[in-house]
Amino acid sequence: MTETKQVIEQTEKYGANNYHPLPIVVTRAEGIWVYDPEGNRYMDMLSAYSAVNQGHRHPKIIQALKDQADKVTLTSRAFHNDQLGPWYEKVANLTGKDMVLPMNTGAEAVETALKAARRWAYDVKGVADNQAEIIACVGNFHGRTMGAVSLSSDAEYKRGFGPLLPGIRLIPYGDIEALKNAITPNTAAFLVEPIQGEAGIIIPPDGYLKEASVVCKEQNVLFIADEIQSGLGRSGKLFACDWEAVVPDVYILGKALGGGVFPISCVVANADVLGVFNPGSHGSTFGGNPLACSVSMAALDVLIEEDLANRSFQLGQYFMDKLFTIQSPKIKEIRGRGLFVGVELTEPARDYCEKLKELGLLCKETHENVIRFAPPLIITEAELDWAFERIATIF
Ligand SMILES: Cc1ncc(COP(=O)(O)O)c(CNc2cccc(C(=O)O)c2)c1O
Repeated sequence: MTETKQVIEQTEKYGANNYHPLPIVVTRAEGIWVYDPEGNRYMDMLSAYSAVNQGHRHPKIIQALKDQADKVTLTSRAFHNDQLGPWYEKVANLTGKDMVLPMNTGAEAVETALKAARRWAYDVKGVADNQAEIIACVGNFHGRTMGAVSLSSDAEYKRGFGPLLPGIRLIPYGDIEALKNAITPNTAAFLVEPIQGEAGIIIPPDGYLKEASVVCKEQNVLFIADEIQSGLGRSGKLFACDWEAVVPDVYILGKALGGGVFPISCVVANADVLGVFNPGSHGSTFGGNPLACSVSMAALDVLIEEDLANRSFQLGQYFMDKLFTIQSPKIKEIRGRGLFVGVELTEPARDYCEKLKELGLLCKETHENVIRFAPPLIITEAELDWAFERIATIF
């Protein structure tokens, strides 16, 4: 029996069955490539759902991890550490905001943003206690914690987890009139992915984000952009909101914020929003730990120094132009921004992902019929050609 089979058997024996992974074991990774125990090489076209934008084990990020690991890794927030301040400044400068709250996972940052929005509604907007409402979009994915799944329109994400969070209104994604009609005097915030990832790389109509931000401004509603998957270069801009020159009231960041090396997430806003938190009102044991902050600073340096957002823009266009040449009745639509590409099929995409795996290309279906291609942003044209040959083969 191969080591791959042994590992999968062991995983299936003890692990909760909350995932349906492809039958491949990754034992080593470098750049855009991952390797299985038998030495087979695969191109990673998923990037851990855009947490590995900088490529697997980027040397500069790994070095930051090693250097910091030899100094101090965790202090708790009972004390200061020497990495948090510089990290705060880097994130504040990157986003143009003046306050940052560090967490660890994307969902934790989403929960933090929901708490900030509700408290802002009561303390700043003057909404009556316990009446604050959050507007979110059908098809959203904001994480797996109770607040995040309460926002979801997907029954399976919520089944058996009730009672869920009250005060949530769902509207169709991309529909500005629906947003206008959903806003009430009790609305705290509109939470939106500038590009919906898990829904299948859904790009909103041109001007939607801009119009939504204007409506929110007019109605004194916080515009919160969940850029956990779409942000940090993935869409071909630093933030997907940049495609419409929209600066949200609140950014939620995660995934590639840690360069695929260490979990770190955050909520970024101005003091009028994040100032609602006072000591004892929110926190996290690992939030803002020096190891995460050191790794994240290196991850952000790589993002900027290697101009990864622009690479994503240029190479995304190059890749999609090649994909558009594929003539297949199985392909319903090809869409994307930068190296955030979805190929919607007329049938379930799982088999196509399995076939691509056999050809050495790793990707994952999302929402049944969509294959998501989201390679690390360090990929080259030649490597995209390699991927294209295999994609063309299966169609
Ligand atoms: C837009 C968005 N917001 C929030 C989250 C939650 O982040 P965390 O997973 O770090 O809590 C995501 C995560 N995105 C995502 C995509 C696909 C699978 C999975 C998975 O939970 O295995 C997660 C995301 O894509």
